[in-house]
Amino acid sequence: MDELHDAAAALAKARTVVVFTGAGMSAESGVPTFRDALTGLWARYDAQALATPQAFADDPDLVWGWYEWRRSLIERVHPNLGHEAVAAIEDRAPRTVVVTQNVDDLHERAGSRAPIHLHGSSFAPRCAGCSRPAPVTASREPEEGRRLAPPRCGDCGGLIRPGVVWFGEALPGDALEAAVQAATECDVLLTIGTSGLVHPAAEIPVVAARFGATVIQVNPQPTPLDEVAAISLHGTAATVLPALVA
Ligand SMILES: CC(C)NC(=O)[C@H](Cc1c[nH]c2ccccc12)NC(=O)[C@H](CCCC/N=C(/NCCC(=O)O)S[C@H]1O[C@H](COP(=O)(O)OP(=O)(O)OC[C@H]2O[C@@H](n3cnc4c(N)ncnc43)[C@H](O)[C@@H]2O)[C@@H](O)[C@H]1O)NC(=O)OCc1ccccc1
Ligand SMILES: [Zn+2]
Repeated sequence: MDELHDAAAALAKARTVVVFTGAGMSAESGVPTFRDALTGLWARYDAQALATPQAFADDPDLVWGWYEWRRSLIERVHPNLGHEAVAAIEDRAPRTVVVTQNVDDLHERAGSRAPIHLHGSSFAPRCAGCSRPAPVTASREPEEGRRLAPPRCGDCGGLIRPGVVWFGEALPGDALEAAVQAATECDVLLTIGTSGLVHPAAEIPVVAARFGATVIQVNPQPTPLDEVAAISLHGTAATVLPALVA
């Protein structure tokens, strides 16, 4: 497949690389994606009923229980060969910035230095009232779909919420700014395992292309990002990425 060869050549000579990842990056580790037909979280749960401030206001135990179930799942799985290849790219290219939409910590566990989490993390709970960071307690491994009362804030008594960005909430300004900055400066942007449907994150590869970067997509399926990808490698993260850095 000469596309793989062309992609490897572009990556090898790049000075600044952005690696932009979505749920597909962690799929082969056993973390469900969102939109995949049967296995995707949104195929089994209603995003509006679980990943919005209104959902948490209406039923905090349902939402907290769901995020604690997802956190316990993440704690039980491991980074895959794709995550390890991303960490290898960081060691090779003079400057690499990892930008992820994922709330898991698999990039960090694979050795990535400081991935930018555009949509927050499952390991950064805070008070919904005063925003004071809350301690990350050992997960009580709730069964799937079970309600769990959120802990209370030690300062104001408010409910503790997951440290993720819900639909309708603004992304962390510093993270978004750093991601856009890196996209305007990179030679190569790798977009891996994202459907490119959630905004403003999905604009990052578009910005990179607009500033002249070579966009390389890794995804078994076509996505709207096909438009800006110079090379689309139709395979999985854990199979294509090791071949790309071999
Ligand atoms: C759904 C979409 C239409 N809606 C949005 O984008 C909304 C609204 C919106 C804003 N601007 C717009 C412009 C146009 C249209 C809509 C909007 N955006 C927002 O609400 C954002 C916030 C969005 C963030 C939401 N939070 C998440 N996550 C954290 C929580 C949680 O995780 O529970 S989004 C969540 O879903 C997204 C899922 O997308 P993907 O990661 O791409 O995953 P998906 O399952 O879709 O696809 C997986 C892909 O992988 C591939 N794949 C599968 N297996 C593999 C494999 N093995 N290897 C490789 N690839 C693989 C598949 O083929 C597939 O293509 C991720 O971003 C993930 O983080 N906030 C905001 O706009 O605030 C305003 C504002 C501004 C200022 C002040 C106040 C308010
Ligand atoms: Zn508080």
